[in-house]
Amino acid sequence: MAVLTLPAVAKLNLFLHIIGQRDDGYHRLETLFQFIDYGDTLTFTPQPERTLTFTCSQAQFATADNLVLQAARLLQHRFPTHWRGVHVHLDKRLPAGGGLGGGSSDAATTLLALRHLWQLPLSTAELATLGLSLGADIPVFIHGRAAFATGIGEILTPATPPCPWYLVVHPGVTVATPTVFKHPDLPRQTLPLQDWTQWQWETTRNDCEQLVSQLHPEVANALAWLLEYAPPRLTGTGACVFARFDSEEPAQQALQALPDKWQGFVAQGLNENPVCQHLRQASTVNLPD
Ligand SMILES: C[C@@](CO)(OP(=O)(O)O)[C@H](O)COP(=O)(O)OP(=O)(O)OC[C@H]1O[C@@H](n2ccc(N)nc2=O)[C@H](O)[C@@H]1O
Ligand SMILES: Nc1ncnc2c1ncn2[C@@H]1O[C@H](COP(=O)(O)OP(=O)(O)O)[C@@H](O)[C@H]1O
Repeated sequence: MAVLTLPAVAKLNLFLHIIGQRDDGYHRLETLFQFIDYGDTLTFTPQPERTLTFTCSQAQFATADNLVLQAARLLQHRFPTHWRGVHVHLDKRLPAGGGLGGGSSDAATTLLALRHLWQLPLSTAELATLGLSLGADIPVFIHGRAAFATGIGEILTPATPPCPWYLVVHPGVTVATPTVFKHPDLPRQTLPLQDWTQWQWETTRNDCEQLVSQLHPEVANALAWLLEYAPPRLTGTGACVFARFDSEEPAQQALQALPDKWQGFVAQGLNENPVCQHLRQASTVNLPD
């Protein structure tokens, strides 16, 4: 089999409402996921020996608990006779703990790639359920469609929001998702939307934004800076914030003015995870739906 090079793009939460909490502590959400054309890249190189190895462009991610390795091991243990030797290399561009779902996307691309390479008899729904055991955001990347999500983010209804250009700003701090969800000041009682298909930017929000801005003043500063250009919002539990633009040029102009202390990039919204298209092209076998 040939070397497989695949994207692991980021997601944005266009809005994120917390509508309650389950008995196990997980929060019940209503959120709209959209992908953006910016992210990491994974390369899968088949090996003659039956070994599973992993490297990363950033040394701090080349650890045994990386989600890429966890995803691969999950399939290795589930299919002890199917798995074959592979070396996985992660070219990391997305900031960790940024609310961009980078780790989840890396794991989802790994699950999809290894299903393809090892020709595993797993449907996409089964693969998403396996992915859910590693992280609440993984199913949306596996199903590969922009989606309105309920439950803890795993009950997905495909959506086709507009695909504007985004300026995404990373304010240089890392937000740990569990810290936000454990915080007593997090609002947890937003009313469910009556009809999510009628969602509008103005009538939705990110329920984590105020708390994360208080915990991390640089997030508040980045939101205030973006507001000069377009209405900003936090993605996920942060730390990244973003604003929408009708075309690329004004987004790039705003990026030029970004203070040096922050990182940022411009990307377009996508309603399909590009890894799915890559795998359709690479596929010589029919995979189950
Ligand atoms: C809330 C979101 C929105 O996209 O935030 P980001 O992580 O993207 O910022 C995600 O669903 C996060 O998904 P993910 O980052 O995979 O979280 P997980 O590893 O499953 O959970 C980390 C911890 O967050 C808490 N958690 C997570 C999801 C959820 N709906 N309720 C929770 O209370 C739990 O305490 C859990 O132990
Ligand atoms: N491949 C990976 N990329 C990024 N983070 C990873 C990866 N594997 C494990 N992690 C861990 O997962 C955590 C969440 O990462 P990430 O998904 O990028 O952030 P977020 O959930 O805020 O979008 C990080 O703290 C990091 O230590």
